[in-house]
Amino acid sequence: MSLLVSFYKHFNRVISMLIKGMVNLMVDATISMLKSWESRVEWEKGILEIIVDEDLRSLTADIISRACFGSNYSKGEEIFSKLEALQMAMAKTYIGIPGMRYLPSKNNREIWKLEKEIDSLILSVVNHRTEEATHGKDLLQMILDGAETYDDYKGQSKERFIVDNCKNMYFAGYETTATTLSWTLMLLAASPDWQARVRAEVLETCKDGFLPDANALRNMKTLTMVILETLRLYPPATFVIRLALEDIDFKGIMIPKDMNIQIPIPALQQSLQLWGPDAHRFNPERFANGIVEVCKVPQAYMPFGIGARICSGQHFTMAELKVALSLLLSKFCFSLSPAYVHSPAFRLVIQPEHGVRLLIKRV
Ligand code: HEM
Repeated sequence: MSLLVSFYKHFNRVISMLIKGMVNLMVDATISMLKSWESRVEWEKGILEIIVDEDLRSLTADIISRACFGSNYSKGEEIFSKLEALQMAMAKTYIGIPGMRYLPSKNNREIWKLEKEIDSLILSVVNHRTEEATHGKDLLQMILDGAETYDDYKGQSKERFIVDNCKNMYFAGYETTATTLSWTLMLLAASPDWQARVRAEVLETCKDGFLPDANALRNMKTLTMVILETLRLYPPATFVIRLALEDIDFKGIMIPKDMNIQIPIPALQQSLQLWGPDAHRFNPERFANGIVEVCKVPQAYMPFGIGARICSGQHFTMAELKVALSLLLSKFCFSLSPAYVHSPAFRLVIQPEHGVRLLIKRV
C-alpha cells in the first residue's frame, strides 16, 4: 500500500508539471470535435438535436490516449472499446455477494477474456515503446519510470505493476471526465443564466480568437464554480473505499481489521444537514469563495476522494474540462431537448441512463 502511495505522490508531482504542456493537445482534440459539430449544425439548418455522450467519450478517450501513449495513441482506441465493454460487464456483477466474481458464469468468463485481451494490448504498446526507445514525457513513460524506481512489487511482477497502472489511468481518467462533461452541459442547458455567465467569461478571457492556455484556464472562475457544483451534484465516482489494516475504534464504533469501508460520496455532498436547504439545487454561487467555506464540514466535498489516495488526475481533469467546456461554449448555445429523460444510473460511474439529449445552435 505505502509503495503505491509513494508512487502516486511522485506521479502527482510530475503530472502537475506536465499539464501545462498538455493543454495544447486538449485544445487540438476538442477543436476537431467542434468542427464536426459545426458541420452537423449547418447540415441540420441551424439547430442540431444530439445525444452528446458518445462524442464526449470519444473526446476524452482521444485526450487520455494521446496523454498516455504519445505517438502510439491510435492503439488506445482498441484498448478503450474493450475497457468500455469490461466496465459494462463489471457493472452487471456489482451486487456485493462475496466470491461471486470467481464463479465461471457467462458474464465472468466475458470479464476474464476482456481482461486478458486488454493486458496483452497494453503490454504490446509497452514493448513497442521499449524497442523504439524514442519518446516524449507522456503518462506511460511516467509509469515506466515509476516501475524502475519502485522495485518491490509485493509478490507481483513488474509487468503487472505497469499494466495495472495503465488500466488505472484509463479507467480513472476517461469515463469520469466524459460523464462530468455530459452532466455539466445538461445543467448549463437547463440553466440559461449560468450558461450566459460562463460564456461571457470565456469570450472575455479568450478574445480575438485566442485559444485557451494554462494561464487563461486559471482565470476562468465562473466556469470553475460551475464544474465544482456539477461534481457535487453528479460525482462520477460513487464511493471512496478504504480497507481497515488493523482494528480501529472510531469514536466508539469498532471497525475490525480487513473490513471494507465504503464512503458514499453523493450522500455526503447532498446532505441537507451539511449543505443547507438548497443542497439539491444547482447553485454554483456557493463555490464563489472556494471549497473551504462551502459547507459545514469541507471534507464532505470529495468528488476526487480524500487523503493520501486522492485522485492523481484531478488537475489534469480540471484542465481538460475547462478546455472542452470553454471551447464548446464559445461556439454553441445549448438547450435541453424536449425528449431528454433525466435518469442518473449507476454503471460504476453515475451516468445519464438515456444520454444527455440537447439542442445545439451556433452562438
Ligand atoms: C472528473 C474526473 C475524475 C473524477 C471524479 C475522479 C475521481 C477519483 C476518485 C474518487 C478517486 C479515489 C480517491 C480516493 O480513494 O481517495 C480517484 C483515484 C484516482 N484517479 Fe481520478 N478522477 C477523475 C479523473 C482522473 C483522471 C483524468 C486521471 C488520470 C489522468 C485520474 C487518475 C486517478 C488515479 C491514478 C487514481 C488512484 C490514486 C491512488 O490510488 O493513489 N483520475 N479518482
